[in-house]
Amino acid sequence: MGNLIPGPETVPFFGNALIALGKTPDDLIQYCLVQQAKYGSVVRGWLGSKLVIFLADAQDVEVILNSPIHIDKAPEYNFFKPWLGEGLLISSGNKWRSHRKMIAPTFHINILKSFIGVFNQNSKKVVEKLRSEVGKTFDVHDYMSTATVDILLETAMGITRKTQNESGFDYAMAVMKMCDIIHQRHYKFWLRFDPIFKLTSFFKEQKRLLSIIHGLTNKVIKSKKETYFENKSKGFIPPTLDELTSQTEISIADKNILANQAKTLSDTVFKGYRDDLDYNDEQDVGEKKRLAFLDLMIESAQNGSQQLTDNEIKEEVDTIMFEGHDTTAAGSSFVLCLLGIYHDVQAKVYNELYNIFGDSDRPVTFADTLEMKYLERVILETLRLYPPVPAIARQLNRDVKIASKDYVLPKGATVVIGTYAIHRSPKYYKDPNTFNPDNFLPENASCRHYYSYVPFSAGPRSCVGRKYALLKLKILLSTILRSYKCISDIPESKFKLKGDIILKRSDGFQLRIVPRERVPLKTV
Ligand code: HEM
Repeated sequence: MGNLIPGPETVPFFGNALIALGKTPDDLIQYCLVQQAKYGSVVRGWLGSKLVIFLADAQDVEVILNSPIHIDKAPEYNFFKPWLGEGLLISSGNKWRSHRKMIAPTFHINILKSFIGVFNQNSKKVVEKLRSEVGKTFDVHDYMSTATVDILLETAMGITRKTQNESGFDYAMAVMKMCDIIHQRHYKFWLRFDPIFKLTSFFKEQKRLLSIIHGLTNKVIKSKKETYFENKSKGFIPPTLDELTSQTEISIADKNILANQAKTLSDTVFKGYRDDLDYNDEQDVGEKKRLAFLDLMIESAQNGSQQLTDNEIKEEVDTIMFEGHDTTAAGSSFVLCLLGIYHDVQAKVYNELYNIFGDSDRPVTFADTLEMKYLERVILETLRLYPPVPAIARQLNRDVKIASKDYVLPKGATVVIGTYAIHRSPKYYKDPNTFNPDNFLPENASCRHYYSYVPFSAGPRSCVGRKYALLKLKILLSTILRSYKCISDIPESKFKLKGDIILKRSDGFQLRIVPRERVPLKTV
């Protein structure tokens, strides 16, 4: 069945596996795109006897992602196990289902509103830190990854800044290097075998990196548990959402915006995903007690019906820390670099911000984020051209007939959803390689197939952090752009993309900034 699907020529025993020899991850991305152009939106490859099928048609992507059946991750995700264990990203079956049901509501829109104060404070901190870079060329990703780690620690993990005694920088760097090792294991077939991998220097390096990564997450859980037991001994009950929101600087106006009124452009773009995030939001708070992520994990371990083990908490903390920071660090860095190239787009973003804030330095409210319509289009367009997760993979547990062509994908195959390729397909986007935020004008977005835009995946296993990410990105980016003008001397055509687990630039995210004069700008 696999051989009925078109794909590059194979050699005996190895299939197409030898293609990886001597190629860097950057070469491989290019190679895959060329094969996709040559063979179409359904392409097969053989890694020895293992069949891998690449999909880049929205109709086929919907068949896989929207199904409650094809939700198991491909065996390639097992390389994450020493790091993430059986956390939400990797787990399957009942474990995945019950943990998803528990974790997704911890990103309810009303919980997110309670994070706005922290998003603001950390964004201001970035603006302060960036002051030392004025006039120089520097890698903005370093700042974005430290900020996104700090923000996660303070929001989802509920670790106050006083308790955070070191920067997230070492953690973020270790994550980046870990992803590189895992990615090399994906395409260098000899590294797939544990006995061979363990003989290489990669294994030793992996051990060192995991001690940094797990060092931070263990510390986070320990500190949170200590607080929990200390509070419990004093008879302190974890705060309800109402208490949580009243402790933070959430404005009355923000409090009064109900979940179902808080519709943004993205909510329309992602409406067709049919995932649980909108459903959760529509179950409005009332008197219901809602807890942020780690509070809920610890509370459930002590009192919940599920009795989470310490190891399960650790797996989920490692998963959220990874998924929640590296993706948004890459996304925000791409936005700033693109705005540094397209000055007219940057001017439009700034004018929108000027209309909302004037020349004031006040923090962003939730209501303000609903007004940032152009910035939102810029973010969505950036995630189209540079999706932080450029591909995702599922394991087929039964044969699947796809929609675009007359092929049956056989049980046992790995299906790779080529997000990067779909997002740049001329079938869905006019001038697909051109940065054009108007691709997300409601009238343009509404004519496209929902699954032609899947930066957060879609369906039952979509990203639980989608709304968190978009809200955080708006606050972080708007705060930076109100203070600095961004300039990038490297045009998009010279970006060297690194086809890693998380899409980055191997040439770094080089940027220059100049302090902004807070006056409206002329646009074309
Ligand atoms: C721009 C930012 C982000 C992007 C582009 C993104 C993208 C994705 C994608 C494509 C997946 C599916 C991965 C797969 O199937 O292999 C995913 C899953 C996931 N994401 Fe995100 N993500 C972002 C931010 C976040 C944030 C901020 C969090 C948490 C705070 C988060 C937590 C998760 C989790 C836990 C999963 C696994 C969900 C499951 O399998 O049920 N992500 N994300």
